[in-house]
Amino acid sequence: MGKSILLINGPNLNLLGTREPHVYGHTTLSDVELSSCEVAASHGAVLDSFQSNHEGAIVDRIQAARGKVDGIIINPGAYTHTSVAIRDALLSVGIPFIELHVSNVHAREPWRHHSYFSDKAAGIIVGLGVYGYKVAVEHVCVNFEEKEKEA
Ligand SMILES: O=C(O)[C@]1(O)C=C(c2cccc(Sc3ccccc3)c2)[C@@H](O)[C@H](O)C1
Repeated sequence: MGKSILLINGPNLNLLGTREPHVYGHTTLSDVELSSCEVAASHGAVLDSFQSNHEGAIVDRIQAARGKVDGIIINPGAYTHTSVAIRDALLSVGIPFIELHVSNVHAREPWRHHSYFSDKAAGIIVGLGVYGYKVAVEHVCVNFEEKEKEA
């Protein structure tokens, strides 16, 4: 069957590539999602993408992945620094996840240096631009365990 991966992008990342290219680059989120899908497929895995500007919708999508997904790659955007709810959802479903940030949050404003996710992440990719998504997908494909899926 192959591994199943869920890629989640948080608020404002639907605008990726359209503004502040000096920080986030020119690649659009659609480009990122398509290339991530292609990288997963090259490893015999399937990747589903989800983007929302709404915290509860992200929580709902994580809950829906329980028993169906081997790994989550999440760029929580601004929710990185605020969302206990998304942290709790990730912990409640017991799916290992990679936390990803396009920018180097540790070289930006001090309030971006704290994440509600990092201490529980299987890995953290920061500051590699959108290339980080390729690295994350490759890592999940090669290193995460494939689980028995719920019907
Ligand atoms: O670097 C990231 O990927 C990050 O997760 C992404 C963020 C972010 C914030 C606002 C907008 C965007 S994407 C964007 C950037 C410029 C214009 C439009 C959208 C990302 C930040 O909130 C986080 O602190 C860092």
